[in-house]
Parts: sequence; C-alpha cells; structure tokens
Amino acid sequence: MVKAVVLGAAGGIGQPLSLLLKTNPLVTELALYDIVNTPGVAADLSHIATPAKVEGFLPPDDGLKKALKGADVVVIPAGVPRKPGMTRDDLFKINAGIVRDLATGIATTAPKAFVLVISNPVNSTVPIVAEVFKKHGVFDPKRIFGVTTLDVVRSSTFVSEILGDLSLAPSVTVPVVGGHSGVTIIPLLSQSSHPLPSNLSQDKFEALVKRIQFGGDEVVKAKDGAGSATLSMAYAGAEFTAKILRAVKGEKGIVAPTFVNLSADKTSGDALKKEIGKDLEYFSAPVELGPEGVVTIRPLGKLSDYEKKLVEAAIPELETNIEKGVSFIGSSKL
Ligand SMILES: NC(=O)C1=CN([C@@H]2O[C@H](COP(=O)(O)OP(=O)(O)OC[C@H]3O[C@@H](n4cnc5c(N)ncnc54)[C@H](O)[C@@H]3O)[C@@H](O)[C@H]2O)C=CC1
Ligand SMILES: O=C([O-])CC(=O)C(=O)O
Repeated sequence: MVKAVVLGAAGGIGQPLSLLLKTNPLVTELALYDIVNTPGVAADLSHIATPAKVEGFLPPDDGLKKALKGADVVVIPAGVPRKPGMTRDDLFKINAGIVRDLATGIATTAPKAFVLVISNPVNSTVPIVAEVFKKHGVFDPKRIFGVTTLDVVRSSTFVSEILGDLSLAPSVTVPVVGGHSGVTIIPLLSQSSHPLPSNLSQDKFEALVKRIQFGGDEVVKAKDGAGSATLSMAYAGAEFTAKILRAVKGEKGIVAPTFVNLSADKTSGDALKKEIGKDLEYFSAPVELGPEGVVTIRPLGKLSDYEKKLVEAAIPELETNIEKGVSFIGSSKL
C-alpha cells in the first residue's frame, strides 16, 4: 500500500502530476490538497481505471491534516510561478511562507513521509522544509528532496536534438548537478551517455549549456505571462516520484540527481564537499535511492575544465539561496 499526496494539486503542475501519479500502479491511495478546486480534480481523476483511490481536500475541517494522514510520499508543487522578467528567487517572498506552512503540516502529521519539493526557489525551499522539520525534532535528511529532474529531462532532449535524433531522447542521460536556478544548474555534458558530436563548435557547446541552465526562461517567455513549465514539470515530477517508489519497494541501483542535504549520508556527503571545495549544506548530485531514501551521494567524478568553472560560478548563488531559506525559518515563529 502506498499513499501519495500532492500539495498544490489543482495547479498547472498539480493537475497533470496528479494524473500521472494516478496512472502509476504502485500508488494505491492519492490525496489531493489545494486551497481551491481539489474536489473537482479528485472526482475527475477517480474515474480512471487504475488502482489508486483518489480523494480531494481543502483547508476547512483540517483538510491538510486529513490529506497527509498516513502519507508515504508528499510532492509539493504549491506556490506561485514566474512571469517574464522574474527570477526564481523573486518567488521567495510568497512561496517561502506557503512551503513553511505545508512543511509544518507534514512534520506534525506525516513526519516519516518522503518529501519532494517542486515549489521554487528550490535552492531555498528545500532548506525551509528541513529547518521546519528540525524545529519539530523530526528531521531526516535522507527523506527530503529538491526535484531537479526537469533539468535532467531537458538535457536529454536538447542533447538528442543536437545529435539530430529525438528518438534518442529517452535513452540520453546527462548528470545535472548543483541547484535549480540559472548558473546553479550544472550539466555535466562530458559524462553524457551519448557523446556530443566531436565537431561541435565551442559556441554551440556553450549555447547548449546556457539552454539547459535557462530552459525555464524559454517556457516562461513563450507562455507570456501565463506561468512557467507545468506539463514537462509534471512529467519530471512523476518520473522522480516513480523512482522513489521503486526504491521503496526494494529495487536496487536506482540513481537520480536531486538537491539534498549533504548530511543525508555523511561519508559521501563530506567527500562531495571536498570535491566542490566548499562546505555547502545542500547540493544536487546523483543520489542512490533505497527503501529509507538516500543511500549514498555519488561523486561528481571527472570534470572538464569548463565544468569545474561552472561549479565555481554556482557556489556563491547556492550559498546565498541556502542561507536565505535557513534564516527564514530561524526567524519564523512556527
Ligand atoms: N522544480 C522545478 O523544476 C519547477 C518548479 N516550478 C514551481 O512550481 C510551483 C507551482 O507552479 P504552477 O503549478 O505552474 O503554479 P500554479 O499557480 O498553476 O499552481 C500552484 C497551485 O498552488 C496552490 N496553492 C497556493 N497556495 C497554497 C497553499 N498554501 N496550500 C496548497 N496549495 C496552494 C494554488 O491554489 C495553485 O493551485 C511554482 O513555484 C513554480 O515556480 C515550476 C516548474 C519547474
Ligand atoms: O523557470 C521556472 O520558473 C520554472 C522552473 O523551475 C523550470 O521550468 O525549470
């Protein structure tokens, strides 16, 4: 029996993500929480002929607690998305408080659940969830994840486009490390499962790196005020959730890049800090998943000189983003 909960389930990401989770045969119960519209979304999804029993909850009558009761995995796409001209960090003002309150609900109702944070800015919202859990004495860094899968999905697609064969996209894998905003998104293209064409010019290579780093802006611009990536994010969120659920079921060797607290596994976390040359509390790296969450954090491995520079360039912004999330809870009354 697996209960999955989506917080922010009526939104642009929440609805298609809930649809994809409803089609995951490992999910037997699906609870949808939002401040609006979840009864309708739940009724609609409940007609799909798959095992999950679907229920919708709203804030009145302790809806959040009821949705979270007995949760095994909680996915959070609640919060406002960007409009053109905004950075993810500009969302902090509104989303930090939303994520804090939802994390409080999880910490008090389902403290053992795996928490998958989609709400931006991920580099800050993940520390917010962790700090709330610390304040409630239930922090387990093995169970809290920032969802950076969309960066991995984009890399697979954009690399296959450069290779001139989109049918390769599902099998192209590129580790993407660091964080989830602009220069903190670091694609390790030298480790791509499918090497780039040897005659690719440096200009085209750098444009590819930029496109992966700023893929979110491409969608924000195209949607022209109507929000940011929702459908590709729902796909990515469902993929990452499926990996967590397969690992929980005992499948071995499941690895996914995700933004985690580096104390999740002390030995490998400390080794990663050495590799990046900085004592950061959080970093996105390929993580091996098991029934209890993080098993080990994989090393970045051999980097090109260009990639080493990308890591150096990411560190100051990551440090600031992480600190902003941590101190928000430090100063919050819970
Ligand atoms: N991690 C990633 O790669 C990505 C993250 N995002 C982020 O995901 C978030 C959601 O994006 P969209 O779905 O496009 O936005 P949206 O506005 O379409 O949906 C957000 C939903 O959250 C709900 N909500 C607001 N406050 C809430 C609360 N206190 N409790 C429960 N639900 C609440 C809203 O009612 C709405 O239904 C944004 O912060 C966006 O930046 C978006 C794309 C990729
Ligand atoms: O760009 C945004 O604001 C949404 C996001 O995180 C992404 O698409 O990667």
